[in-house]
Amino acid sequence: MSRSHRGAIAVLGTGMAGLGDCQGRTEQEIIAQASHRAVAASGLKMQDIDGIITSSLTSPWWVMRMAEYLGIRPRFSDSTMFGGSSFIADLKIAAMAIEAGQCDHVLVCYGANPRSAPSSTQINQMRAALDPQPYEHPYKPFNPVSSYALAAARHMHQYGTTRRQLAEVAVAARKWAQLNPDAFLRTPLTIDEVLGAKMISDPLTVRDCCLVTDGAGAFVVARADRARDLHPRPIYVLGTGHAHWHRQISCMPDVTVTPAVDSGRTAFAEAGLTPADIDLVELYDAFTINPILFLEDLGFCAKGEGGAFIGGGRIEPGGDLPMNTNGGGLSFTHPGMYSIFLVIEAVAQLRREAGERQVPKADVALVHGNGGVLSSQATAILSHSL
Ligand SMILES: CC(=O)SCCNC(=O)CCNC(=O)[C@H](O)C(C)(C)COP(=O)(O)OP(=O)(O)OC[C@H]1O[C@@H](n2cnc3c(N)ncnc32)[C@H](O)[C@@H]1OP(=O)(O)O
Repeated sequence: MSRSHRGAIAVLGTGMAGLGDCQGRTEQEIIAQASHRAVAASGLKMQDIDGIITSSLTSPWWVMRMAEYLGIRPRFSDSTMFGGSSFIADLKIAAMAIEAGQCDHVLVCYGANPRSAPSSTQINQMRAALDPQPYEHPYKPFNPVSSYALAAARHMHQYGTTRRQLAEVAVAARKWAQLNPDAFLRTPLTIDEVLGAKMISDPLTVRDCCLVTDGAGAFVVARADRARDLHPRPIYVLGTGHAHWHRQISCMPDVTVTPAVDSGRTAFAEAGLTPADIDLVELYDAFTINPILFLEDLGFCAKGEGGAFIGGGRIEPGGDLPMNTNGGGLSFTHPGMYSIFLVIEAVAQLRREAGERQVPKADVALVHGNGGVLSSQATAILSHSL
């Protein structure tokens, strides 16, 4: 029987920096800026940080570099790499470390500058740095896009999902982005524009794919029972779950069913909640097929019904299930790995600090991160109340 961490930790301050194009600044600099903002917003000083969790697509030494750069001597550090889901999976790691008495204040931070880095092809360098994928490499796929395109094509074949339904995810994200002054792309977007955009990997056009931008994010977590002494509105972590079943898409048992089935079940069980209790969702939208798969696998609708479920404006501003309320990886920002921004946006919504895009009922939020090629899935349920 595993020990529950329900409500054990709370998110205090959050910070972002270098969103979009951070020309002239390194990734280390923008991560440090986001971290200083998060620590200050937590009512702490950088020297109070005794735990750090971070990882990078470009350097295995990242946690040591960042701790050195921030001038801290952590008692607890972790840099486990789960790809894009890492910073939601990190909530469980932080809860375990804090509950075990290893540290009191954990800084989780990430950033990258693939857009403005001197080498404009940093994203391709990231691709090249990925571990070898022996069953796929000989066919020279354009990964990760091609892997997600395979999942989308299979979902369309098996369940009748349409390209218009995929496009609805991108259009909804853009409607949210139009309400977010920090979003990278804010011009209006139509279904036809998504369908008519440059094809990248059939059936995904460039508008079905997340952005390649700069950006950094950070948040601080602490023991829930001390959180109110530090921050007037701590956001409690009610449940977390993490699962991975495969690394490369050719080893995924069924490309329409993701390990979110397991991560979601674990997170909901720990929180003692069901999808009906969730007011808003922040789901890692690396590609438009992702949220459709995740809504199904997390239990918001039946397998195969995700395309219809997101229709009728349900996930848009004013809809029943607000989704990716900052504009998501499709329109807000996406510096290589994205899940840190899912947590930051959920916290803003739960604190009613989301400005024009604030959703009316924001008591319980679900955040869901995705890493690799639907490989690593991490779910967390957050609330302003225990
Ligand atoms: C868990 C996760 O987060 S997975 C997601 C990780 N993030 C990503 O995969 C980013 C996804 N988005 C992208 O890669 C980009 O936005 C793209 C490729 C979809 C479009 O980018 P654009 O800048 O509009 O297109 P552009 O035509 O300039 O291509 C950019 C690069 O991709 C290459 N490329 C684009 N399409 C293809 C293709 N179909 N096949 C092979 N290479 C391609 C181009 O050759 C170019 O390479 P270069 O930088 O070495 O010259």
